[in-house]
Amino acid sequence: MILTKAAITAAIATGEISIDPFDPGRLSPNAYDWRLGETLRICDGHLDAARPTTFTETTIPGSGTVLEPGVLYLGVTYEKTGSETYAQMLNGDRTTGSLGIWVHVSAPLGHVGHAIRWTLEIRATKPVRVYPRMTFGKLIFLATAGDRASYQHTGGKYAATEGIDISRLYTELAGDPR
Ligand SMILES: O=c1ccn([C@H]2C[C@H](O)[C@@H](COP(=O)(O)OP(=O)(O)OP(=O)(O)O)O2)c(=O)[nH]1
Repeated sequence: MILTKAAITAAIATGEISIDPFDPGRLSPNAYDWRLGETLRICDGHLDAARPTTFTETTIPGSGTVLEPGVLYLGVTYEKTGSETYAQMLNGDRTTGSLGIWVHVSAPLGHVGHAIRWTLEIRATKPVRVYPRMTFGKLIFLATAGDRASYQHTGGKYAATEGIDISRLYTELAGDPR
């Protein structure tokens, strides 16, 4: 079940949902309009699931940065969001989609009990200039069914990280003979 604007507002008031910074003007009927943060990691080398990803980190200036096709960018949400009660789904929106931007690569789920600035895996269809703190997509909150477990307490790979993080699969594959 998706939370409406009224339900998100009520959950913010009780502390069941945190969005920091929170701007009520960014609420739409069923979502919160989140923003792109200022830091980008440019991953333009070869990727290997068993090794840490190499990258160069840059700050997006006020005049913007052009995203190029064929490059994987790891970005971050401007807002830190979390809930011990609701699951979250982060996606792009009609506007970023129309600019040919993918805001993540098939990873929309935010677990109950994970309060974070989200890592974004950004790709561009065509060269496109993006700006820090521009609206980048929609975040929805979902009521859960069944017993809840907090990601923070269940040993998730990313429980100890906040903000941009590279794939941590290499930590699981480290002792794996190949
Ligand atoms: O694009 C994304 C997707 C998820 N997350 C955060 C929210 C989520 O709570 C956590 C873990 O996501 P997921 O379960 O998809 O990651 P995993 O690779 O399966 O790791 P784990 O084994 O810890 O579940 O990472 C992001 O920051 N960016």
